[in-house]
Amino acid sequence: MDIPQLRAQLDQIDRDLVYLAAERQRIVAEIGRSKRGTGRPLRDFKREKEVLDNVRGHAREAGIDPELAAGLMELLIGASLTRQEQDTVRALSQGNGRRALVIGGNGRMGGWFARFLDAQGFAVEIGDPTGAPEGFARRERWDAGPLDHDLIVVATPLRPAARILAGLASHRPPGIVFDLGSIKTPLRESLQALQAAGVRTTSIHPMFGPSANVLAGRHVILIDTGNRDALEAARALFASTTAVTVEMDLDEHDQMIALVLGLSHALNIAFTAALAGSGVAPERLRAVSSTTFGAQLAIAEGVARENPHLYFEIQSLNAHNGPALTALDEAVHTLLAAVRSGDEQQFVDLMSRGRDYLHALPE
Ligand SMILES: O=C(O)C(=O)C[C@]1(C(=O)O)C=C[C@@H](O)C=C1
Repeated sequence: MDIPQLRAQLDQIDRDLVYLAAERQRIVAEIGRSKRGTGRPLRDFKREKEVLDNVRGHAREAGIDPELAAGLMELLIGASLTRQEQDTVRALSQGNGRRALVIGGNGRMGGWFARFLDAQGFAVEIGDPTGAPEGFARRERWDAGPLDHDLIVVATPLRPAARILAGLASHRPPGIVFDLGSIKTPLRESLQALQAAGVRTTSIHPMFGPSANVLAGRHVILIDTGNRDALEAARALFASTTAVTVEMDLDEHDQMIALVLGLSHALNIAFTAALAGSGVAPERLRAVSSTTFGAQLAIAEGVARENPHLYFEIQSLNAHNGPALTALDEAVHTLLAAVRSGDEQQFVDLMSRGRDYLHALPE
């Protein structure tokens, strides 16, 4: 057989694969409907493991790499979760005609939240001087009209968010109010003012970016600012998704975020800056990429694409960032000192400290 004939065979196989994937998606949607009917959670980790183990077994029988089969299945399971979650959010339609105002809804995360609420049946209005995502009603100023919505979400950068939350405290809206800020300390006073004004207030932090279309394995932090009903109402918005909600107080949030966002961003920003200063073109580096470098570069590329102003806020407005960045600075200096002085033991100790720390974590 010549190459065109072989390629024609491949074309047929690829078509079959796509149709089989579509058939799988159809069955998955049916499973999703059934789970909704019986109140079972969408995600079933045990079943996912079974599916992956099964295909690894088939791959071994068929003489192909089990990880190729497992990789394909992981993509398909991801697509299943997206499909089931989107169907469920629509079907359970939390909104039922309730109204929401998303202040800063023309921003990337604000737009994500507006669409998320819209999918749940909320009538969403955007309060944003810069515009609104297509199809949404908009007011230019957030306070240029009644504030009688069931839900008001503040999705602006942190400094305006503190001002707007304080402004909302003086308007005393009847609905539930929460922000989506990445750092909470700068919002503390305004959140307290809302609480003192009797506004049903909470504060949340979705631990994902605006490109997330499936919330499987994602976390949403909920912060109790003194009103359990408001917190539970915010939690209920995620009940039809596969996101996991985690509760903590305001201080703990910022302490954790100093490590989870602050430290990991700083490391990646420094990594990319060091590469940029190396004089070696990225294509050249990609061409000799190792496993670690490839994985690290993929993360650094994601960080480099993010909004630098938001990332500056995450670094500069969190009072807890100092110790995390100092520890990073010290670790780099220890590493440098060990390498420059040829002190192997110091280097080994540094690595061992990290390994012992990670291994002490529960599985
Ligand atoms: O078997 C199920 O319960 C499904 O919903 C299907 C499926 C899959 O794609 O195989 C998807 C999500 C679950 O977490 C487990 C498995």
